[in-house]
Amino acid sequence: MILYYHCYVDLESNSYCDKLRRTVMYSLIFLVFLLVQTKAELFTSSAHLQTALYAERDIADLLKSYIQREEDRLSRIKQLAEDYEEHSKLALQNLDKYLGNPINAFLLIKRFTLDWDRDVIPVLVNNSWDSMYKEIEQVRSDLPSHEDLKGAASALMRLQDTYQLDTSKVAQGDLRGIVSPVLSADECFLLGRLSYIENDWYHSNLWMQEALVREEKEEIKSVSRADTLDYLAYTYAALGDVAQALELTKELLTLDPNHERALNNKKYFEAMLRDEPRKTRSAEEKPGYQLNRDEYRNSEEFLTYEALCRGETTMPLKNAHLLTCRYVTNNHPLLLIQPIKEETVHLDPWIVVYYNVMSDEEISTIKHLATPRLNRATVQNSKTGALETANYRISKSAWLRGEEHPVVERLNQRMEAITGLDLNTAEELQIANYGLGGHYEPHFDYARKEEKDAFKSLGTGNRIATFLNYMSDVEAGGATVFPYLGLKLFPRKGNAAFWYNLYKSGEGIFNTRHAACPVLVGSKWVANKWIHERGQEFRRPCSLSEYE
Ligand SMILES: O=C(O)CCC(=O)C(=O)O
Ligand SMILES: [Fe+2]
Repeated sequence: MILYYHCYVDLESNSYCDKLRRTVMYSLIFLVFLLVQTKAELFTSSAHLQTALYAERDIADLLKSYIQREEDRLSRIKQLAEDYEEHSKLALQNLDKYLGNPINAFLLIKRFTLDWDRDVIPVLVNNSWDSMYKEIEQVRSDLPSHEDLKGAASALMRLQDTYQLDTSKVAQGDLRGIVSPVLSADECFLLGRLSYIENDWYHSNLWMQEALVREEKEEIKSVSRADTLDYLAYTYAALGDVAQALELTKELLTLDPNHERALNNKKYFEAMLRDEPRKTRSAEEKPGYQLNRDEYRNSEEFLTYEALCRGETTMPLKNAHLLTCRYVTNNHPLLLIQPIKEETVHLDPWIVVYYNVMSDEEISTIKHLATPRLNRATVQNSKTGALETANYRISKSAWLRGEEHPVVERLNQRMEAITGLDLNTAEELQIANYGLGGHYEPHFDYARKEEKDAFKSLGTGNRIATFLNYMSDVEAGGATVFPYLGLKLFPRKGNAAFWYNLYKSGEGIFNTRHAACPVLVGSKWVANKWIHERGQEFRRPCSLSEYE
C-alpha cells in the first residue's frame, strides 16, 4: 500500500528509480487484475471447479484440527479450575494453619507467579483463531465467488432453455431422468432473484412460481411468501400479464396490508387494466420462442441448434443410405499395422468420425498437461479483430505444442497420417474443458471474407479443416451439432470428428456451421486441431470451380 501511495504521487517523474517503482506498481495492478479474473471464472471449467472441492476438504481439515486444539485447551482449563477449587477449599478450611506454614506460603506464591506464567497464561491467552483464520482465508481464494454464483445461475437457465427442462422437475431433482439434489423454496427464490437482477423476467417468473409452490409445502418456511409474491407480481407485469400481476399484488396485501409498494402497484395495475384492458401477455406462437430473448436466440437457426442438442431430428439426413464405414491406412506407416476406422456421417459437406484415435492414457496425459494452463476461451471480435470473452462461448482452453510432450507430438503425427494433410502449418493443439452449462453457440471455424485479418498473423491462410478429438464421454448434453445439416455428434471418449471447412476453391462451406451444445450432466474435454491452407497445395489441390 505504501509503495502504491508513493508511486502514485510520483507518477509524472522520470528518474530511473521512479520508472522502476512504476513498473512494479503496474505489475502489481496487473497481478491483482489477473487474480480477480481467474477467481471469477471457476464455473466455466469443470477442471477448475474441482479446486473448490479440494479447498473445501482443506478447510474441513483445518477446522477439525482447530477444534481438536481448542478441546485440548478447554480440558486443560477445566483441570485448572478443578485444581484451584480443590486447593483453595482445603486451604480455606484452616486458613491460619495453612498460611502459617512458610512452605505453603512459598508454594502459594510460586503457584501464582512462576506456575501461572508457565502453565496458565498459554492456556488462557489464546490467539490461535487469528492464525487459523488466516490459513482459511488463503484457501478461500480457491472457492467460488459471487461472480461464479451469477454465472452458475445463468448457466442453469441456459440448460433449462436448451433442454426444455420443466422448472418443477429441476426443483424436484430430475434432470431429464438424471437424479440431482432437490431445491428448497429459498433456493428457487434465489434463482428467481438472480435472474431478476439480470432483467431476465422470463426465468425469474418461472423460479418465483416454483418458490411459491415449494413454500406452500414447507413446514418450516425457508422463504417469505410476501417477498416471493412481490417479485413474482413484478415479473408478470414486466412480461405483460398485468391481470396476474394484480392478483398476486392483492394476495400480497392480504399478508401485508401496509406494503407500500404493493399499494402503489395495485393502483397502477388497476389503472392499466382500466385504460388498456387488452393488455395481456403477448403470446408468440413459435415453439421455443421466449420473450426476453434477443432476436438471434429466437431465430430458426438457434431453435434448430437447441432441438438438435436435445437429440431431436430436425430434418432427414440427406442420402443417409450412402453413408459408409471403412478402414483407412493412406499407405502411411503409422496406420498400416493399425488402420483407423472411419465412419462417414455426412456426405456433402463430407464429415467423418474416426474411432479410437486417442487412448485413455494419452487423454489423461493431455488433460494433466492442460489443466494448470486452462484459461477462459476467447473469440475474435469480427469488427476489431481483438480476442475477447463472450457468453456464447463458455469453456476454458489451453494450447499445447508438439515439442512439449511426446504424447502431443504423437497425436499430431497421427492426425497428419489420418487426414493426409500437412500439419506443420496447423494451429497448436487446443484443449478445451467445458464446465457448468459450457457451450459454443453456432459458428464457423473458418474466417469469412469480411474477417480479413482473422488469421493474418499466422500467415498460413484460412482454416481448411477441423480435427476435433473427444477426450471424454458426456453423460447428458455436450453434442457437436450442425444446424443446417440436422446432424448431431455425441462425444465418445477417444473418437474424433473431421471435416473440411473450405471448398477446394478456398470458398467457405456455409453448412459446416456448427456448435457445441451446453453440457447438461458431466464434463466435456476436447482437443481441437485447426488445419490451415498453406502446405496443402499438393495434398488437396485447388479447384477452379467455386463449389467443389
Ligand atoms: O466442442 C465441440 O463439440 C465443438 C467445439 C468447436 O466447435 C470449436 O471449438 O470450434
Ligand atoms: Fe468450431
